[in-house]
Amino acid sequence: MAMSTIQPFLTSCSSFIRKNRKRMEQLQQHSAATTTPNQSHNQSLSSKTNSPLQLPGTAANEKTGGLENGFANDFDSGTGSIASTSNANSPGPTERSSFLSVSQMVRQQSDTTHNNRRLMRSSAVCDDRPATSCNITREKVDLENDLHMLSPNLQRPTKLVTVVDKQTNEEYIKLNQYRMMEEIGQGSYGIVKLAYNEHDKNLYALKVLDKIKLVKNFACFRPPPSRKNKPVPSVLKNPLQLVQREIAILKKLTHPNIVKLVAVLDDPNDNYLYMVFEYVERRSLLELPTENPLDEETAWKYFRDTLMGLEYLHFQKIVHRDIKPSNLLLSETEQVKIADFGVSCEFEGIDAFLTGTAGTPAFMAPEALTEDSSVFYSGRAQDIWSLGITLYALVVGNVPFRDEYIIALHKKIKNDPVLFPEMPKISEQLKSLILGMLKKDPGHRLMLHEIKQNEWVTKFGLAPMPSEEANCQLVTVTEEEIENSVRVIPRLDTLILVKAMGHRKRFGNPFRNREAAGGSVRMRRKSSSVKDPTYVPPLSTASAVQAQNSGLENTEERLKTDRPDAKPLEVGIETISLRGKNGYHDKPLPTPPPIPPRRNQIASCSDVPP
Ligand SMILES: Nc1ncnc2c1ncn2[C@@H]1O[C@H](COP(=O)(O)OP(=O)(O)OP(=O)(O)O)[C@@H](O)[C@H]1O
Repeated sequence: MAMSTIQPFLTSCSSFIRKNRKRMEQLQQHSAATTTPNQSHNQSLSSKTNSPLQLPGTAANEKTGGLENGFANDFDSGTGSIASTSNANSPGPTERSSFLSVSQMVRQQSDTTHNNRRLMRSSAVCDDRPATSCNITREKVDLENDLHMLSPNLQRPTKLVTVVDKQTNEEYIKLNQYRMMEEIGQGSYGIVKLAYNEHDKNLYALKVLDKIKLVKNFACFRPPPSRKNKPVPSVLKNPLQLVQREIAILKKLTHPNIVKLVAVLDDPNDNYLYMVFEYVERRSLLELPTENPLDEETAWKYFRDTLMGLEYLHFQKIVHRDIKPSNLLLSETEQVKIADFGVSCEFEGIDAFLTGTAGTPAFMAPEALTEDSSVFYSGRAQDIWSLGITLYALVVGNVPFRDEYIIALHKKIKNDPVLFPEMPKISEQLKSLILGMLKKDPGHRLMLHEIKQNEWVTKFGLAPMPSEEANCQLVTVTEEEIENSVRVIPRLDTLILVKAMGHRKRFGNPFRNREAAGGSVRMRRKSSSVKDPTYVPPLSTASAVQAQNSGLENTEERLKTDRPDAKPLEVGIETISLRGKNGYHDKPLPTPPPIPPRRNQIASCSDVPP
C-alpha cells in the first residue's frame, strides 16, 4: 500500500488524538461516571448474511509456539506449553488477602518446611492498614485522569462483530471500517497489522489469526492418545479455544495499563479471525538481551505502571502467566500496557491454582517447573516471580537464569541464587526488592501489596502507589451510555452562542445587533424542541443582512446555502429565522430550565470540535 496515502492519516490521527485528549478531560470533568468494572458488557452483533472472505497476504504464520516449550534461552519470544489449569476453589470471606493464606497449596509446593513461619507471616500481612480517605481521593483523581487519557473508544466494551465485509482496491484492503496498513509484528499465532478506523479516525493494531491453521497445527502437535488409565488433561485446549479464552478475558478489561481489545471481527464464513486492539505506538518495552538496559528512574516508572496493571488483573481474578518485557507495550505517552493474554487464566476465590507449565521458560517460577499435574501452585505468586525477572531484565539487560537447554535452565531457576553483575550499578533498595520477588519459595515471596509499599517503589514513601480501591474500581462506560451522550456540535460559534444564552438565561441571540441588522433577525422559541433538524447556528450580523437581502425565508434554504455542513444540535433551543413577508412576533422569552447533568456524559472524540 502506498505510504503516501497512509502518511497523512497517521499524522492527522496522532495530532487529532493529542488535541482531543485535553478536550476530553475538560468535558469529562462535568460527567459523573460510576459503573463497576465487573459489569456485563453489551455485545453488538450484526446479523447480515455473510459472504466468504479470504485475506491475501495476511496468512497467520505457521509457528506452533505455545504448544511446546521451545528453547530454554528463547526467553523473549514464544510461550511454553499449555497443559495447565486454573482452579476455582477456596473462596472465603478474607478474599482480599494473598496466595500465602492458601496454606494448603503453599504447603504442597513449598521446598522448605517453615510452615509455621509462613502462617505467622500470613496473618501479619493481613494487617494492611487502609489508606487515608485523603489519599484515596487524591489517588482516585490521578487515576481518573489517567483513565480519561483513554479515548472513549477504549472505555467501551469490546465489540463482537460477526459480519466482516471485505473491500479491496489497489491501495488497501478494508475490513468493515478498518483499512489494513503495514505489518507491525508477528506472534506465535498470527500477524499484527496497523489498521486505520475510518469511523473514529484512529489507528488500531489488528491481530489476524488463521482459524484453520490454528486447528491444523494443533492436530499435528497434540499429545499422543492417553495410555492405560491416564487421561489426557481436559484443559489442553486447541489454539482456537485458547484464542477464544483470551478474547473472553480481554473483553472484561478496561485499565490504562492493560492493552484494550476494542473489537473482535469473527465471521463464521471467514477463515480469519481479527482482534482489534488499541494501538500502542512504541511497542515493546525492551528487546532482550540488550547492552542498553534502562536506568533505574525509567525502570521505576515502567515498573509502577506494570504493577498497577497487574494489580487490576489480579483484582479481576485473572492471572497473566506470561509477564515479560516483550509483553509490556509502551505508548506514546510512555504508559506501559500489559499485552498478550494467550496463556492467561481466570480464577474464582482467592487465587488461581495452577498445574503444568505455561509462559516463557526464563520467566517461569521454580514451583511452576513441574509436569506433575497433581501439584498445584499459586498463579498470583507465579506472576510476581515473572514480574521480578522482568524488573531484573529491565535494569540489567538480561534475565538472571539462562541456559541453552531447558532442563538445565529449570535446574538453575530452581537452585541457583540471583546474582547481579558489577555493571550496571544497581541500588541496594532495588536489589533487595528484586530478591524479595524472586524468593524460590512462593510462601516467602513478596506479595503485590507488599511490593506497592516497598521503599524503592514508593521512593521511601514520597511517591505512594494508589490503593487497590483507587486502582481497580475504575469507571467503565457502556456502549449505550456513550451513544446516548454523544452530542453533535456543529461549530465553535454555536458553542459560544449557547454558553452566552446560558449566562443571560435567555434564548435570545446575545450577539445580535438589532441596529446593524436592521432588526431583521429574531429568535423564535420552538416549543419542546429537543432535536431540531432545522436548527442553524447564528449568522454573523453581516451574513444575516446578506441572507435577508438574498430573500431567504427559512432555515432550510439557509442551511443549504450558508452552512451545508451544519448538523442538528441536541439542545432545547429556538430556531433562528429571518424576517419574512409577514414580519415576526417580538414576544418575551421564558427562562430556560437548567439542563440537568447526565451521568457518563462524554462526547466521542470525533465529535468534539477542533
Ligand atoms: N496493541 C498493539 N500495539 C502495537 N503493537 C502491537 C500490539 N499488539 C502487538 N503488537 C506488536 O505485534 C507483535 C506480536 O504480538 P502478538 O501479541 O501477536 O505476539 P507476541 O506476544 O509477540 O508473541 P506470542 O503470542 O508468541 O507470545 C508484538 O511483539 C508487538 O510488537
